[in-house]
Amino acid sequence: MIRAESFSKSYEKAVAVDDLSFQVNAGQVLGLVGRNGAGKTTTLKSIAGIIPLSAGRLLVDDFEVTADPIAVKQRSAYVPDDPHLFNDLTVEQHLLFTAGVYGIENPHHEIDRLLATFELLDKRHTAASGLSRGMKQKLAISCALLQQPSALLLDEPMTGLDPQGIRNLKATILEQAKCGTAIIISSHLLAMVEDICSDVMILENGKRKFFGRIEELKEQFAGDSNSELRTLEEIYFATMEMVPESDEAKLPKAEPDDSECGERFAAEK
Ligand SMILES: Nc1ncnc2c1ncn2[C@@H]1O[C@H](COP(=O)(O)OP(=O)(O)OP(=O)(O)O)[C@@H](O)[C@H]1O
Repeated sequence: MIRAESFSKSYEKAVAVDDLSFQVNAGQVLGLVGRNGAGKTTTLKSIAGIIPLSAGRLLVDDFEVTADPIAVKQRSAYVPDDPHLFNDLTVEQHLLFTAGVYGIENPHHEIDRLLATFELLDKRHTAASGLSRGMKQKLAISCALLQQPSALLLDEPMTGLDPQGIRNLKATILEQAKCGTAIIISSHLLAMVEDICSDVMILENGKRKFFGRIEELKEQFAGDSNSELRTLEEIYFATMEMVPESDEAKLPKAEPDDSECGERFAAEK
């Protein structure tokens, strides 16, 4: 279980996350979405205890991150969008090192399973410096899963993965949730969020714009005049009001033939 109670985080003078509260229960998969700079990475790093919070409380399995940082770190796994690996360690050494740090007994079977799932079996003895971008991502995710965390925090996890890797990761996330892990995935890929997340939180300027079941969000929109809005992507743009009406009025409303394209087309004819 992951819980945020009036959580805020400021960097020097800028407020990155402002009075955020939410809970992700065991087995739930929360999609964390919002514009660049909305506060998604800050939220994930704060839950994992990587950066200190400014106010409020963040808990993993009832352990509070400021009061009990080690207990929280033992129970949570954070995978950043730019994996930090040890260049000189091989794929297998990364996994064995992770198993040692987190006290995972007899990890060999699970390591083999993860290497097979993420198509890294033939890279077992390759140093991290010799892996492609996507392979590094797969290795970082494998290390996180090997920890058997209660809270799995994935920041843009599909970045760099090939189609098979994406399919395997989606299946793995759903399996992990079934086993009782509380999962948060920060992503801009709304179709993927819609596909595998049970819940969604839309952040804007560090504040919660929506938090709840994806089905609830859809019902909410289907119930009003915007009944055309069917997908999470359509609902997201409607929610975010990407072009406020006042700005829309300022946009040039050229007739097709007056437009630059129209002129060029006419000249070419
Ligand atoms: N180390 C830092 N020092 C100062 N400000 C920071 C730092 N990290 C993030 N910020 C600021 O905090 C805010 C939230 O950033 P954050 O990285 O959490 O956003 P995000 O939603 O993850 O964005 P993106 O979608 O681009 O990854 C932004 O305004 C950003 O400029």
